[in-house]
Amino acid sequence: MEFNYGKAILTLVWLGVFVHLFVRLFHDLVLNPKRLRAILRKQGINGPPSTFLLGNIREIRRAQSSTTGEPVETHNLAAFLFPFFDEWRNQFGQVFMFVLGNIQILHVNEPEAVREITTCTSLDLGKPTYQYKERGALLGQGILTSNGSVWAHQRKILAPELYMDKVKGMMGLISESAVTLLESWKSRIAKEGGVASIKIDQDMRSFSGDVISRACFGSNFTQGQAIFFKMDAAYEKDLLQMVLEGAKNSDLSQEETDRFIVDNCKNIYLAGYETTAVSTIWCLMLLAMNPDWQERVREEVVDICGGHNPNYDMIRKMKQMTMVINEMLRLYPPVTVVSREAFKDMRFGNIFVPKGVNIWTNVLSLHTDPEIWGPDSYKFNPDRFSKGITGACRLPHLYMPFGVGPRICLGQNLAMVELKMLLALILSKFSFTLSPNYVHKPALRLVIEPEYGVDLLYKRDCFDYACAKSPRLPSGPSAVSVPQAIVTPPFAAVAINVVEKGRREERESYGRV
Ligand code: HEM
Repeated sequence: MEFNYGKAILTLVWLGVFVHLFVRLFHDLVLNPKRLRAILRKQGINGPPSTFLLGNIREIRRAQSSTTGEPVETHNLAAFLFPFFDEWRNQFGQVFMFVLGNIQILHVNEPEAVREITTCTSLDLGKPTYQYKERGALLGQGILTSNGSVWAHQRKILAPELYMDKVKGMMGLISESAVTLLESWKSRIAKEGGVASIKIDQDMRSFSGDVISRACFGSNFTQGQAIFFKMDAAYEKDLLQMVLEGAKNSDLSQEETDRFIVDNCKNIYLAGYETTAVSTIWCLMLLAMNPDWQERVREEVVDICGGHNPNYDMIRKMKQMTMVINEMLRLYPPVTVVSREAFKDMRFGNIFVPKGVNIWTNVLSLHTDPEIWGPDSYKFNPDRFSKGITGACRLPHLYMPFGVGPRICLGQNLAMVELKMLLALILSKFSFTLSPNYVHKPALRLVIEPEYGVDLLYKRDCFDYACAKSPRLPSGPSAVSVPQAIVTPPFAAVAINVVEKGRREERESYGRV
């Protein structure tokens, strides 16, 4: 019988590949996790026992499903959405470890360590690799999930476009989008005889999507779509154009340039769309639940605006409004956990974090901890912010709805202006209460959102001077609805469609931490 060398070599190659894969898997799934846990345990950091492959996923699911049946009575969302964290914190303290699959996570809510982690500027601490792996198809290599010099380059290009000076220039667009929405509610209320029950969720999402696509990607629409090819034009640049220039000025191939542009449009849209939409939804729900605060903020708006659409100076003066928004962001922060990964061995205070460990700071429980906020920490009480954030709690650096440090939210100015503008216009035109259909059940998806939506009963009232004289808003051409397909330039439109589709799929499949 002749020896078949070809077959033997092939078998050896396959055997080599198999052994290599086996060793790699054994290292990733067994040896490395064990080593990381041993290093943490040596420092006195403990956590629940975990199982092979799943880690603590089963316990988390079990704890979550045991709380999902009942509507929530209070604003203590941490106990409802993260019951397992409460249990582990009671058992192991503010710093403990747990495992998701083979990802080793260090939960850190100890105030000094949180300060060091959130303000760490080293590029060796970044967004967890699993986020890029999970959401790569949706987000590509944009600013949200990228790290190192790629992230730094994107941040440098994008950040100045969302400074307050630029946001001031977006106010006209924001009020146009708000007025369009209010006009549609006005006709609904008229049609339904003076009071209409409106499920606000979709409307808030349309508003937020409209603002972001127009404010960030469409301010040059009037100059025509030629902006995509005329990079050196002298007119005012918008964020999309800065992304285009950023791509052009870096050493990228044509394919990489296209990817850079589309990825960053998707990232900005995703980061700003859902977060702002749910913030307006929760604000309106809280104002409907607390008619005294609805009245207080309305009085302030009417006093300051005197019947005009708010401008920047007016918005800046709205103190009661700011207090309500701060309190909403404390109790219902859209981003519940700030997560990082150590890309090399690092130290934060007394904690040594080995390379590969993920660090989670649990924003939701920091925002409601009675030790930090006092005995009424689960109550809606905007008055606590009457002397600003520093006056509201013992450790102000632990209030972080927009994150802290080098990766702090780029869009916080835009988000605050958007929220204030929309709320001010709604409050000056309508009064509203919770509909009897409303069930209070916050759910954790990409952000915290109301499981069954928010139904409000709206009544059109004329609270402002202009309204008393004329039933129309004093707003020139702004009431004209501008279809999104027209105002959104092609690159952004592609990005938005991809994000919308991905978001729908993710919302359907979500139900986990
Ligand atoms: C109420 C609304 C919003 C909330 C609560 C919010 C919250 C956050 C938080 C907590 C982070 C930091 C996450 C971390 O440290 O890991 C973040 C990052 C970011 N946000 Fe927002 N955001 C909001 C609106 C917006 C808007 C309107 C935009 C854009 C127009 C935006 C763009 C971004 C971007 C680009 C980042 C990534 C920054 C980086 O990694 O360097 N956000 N946001």
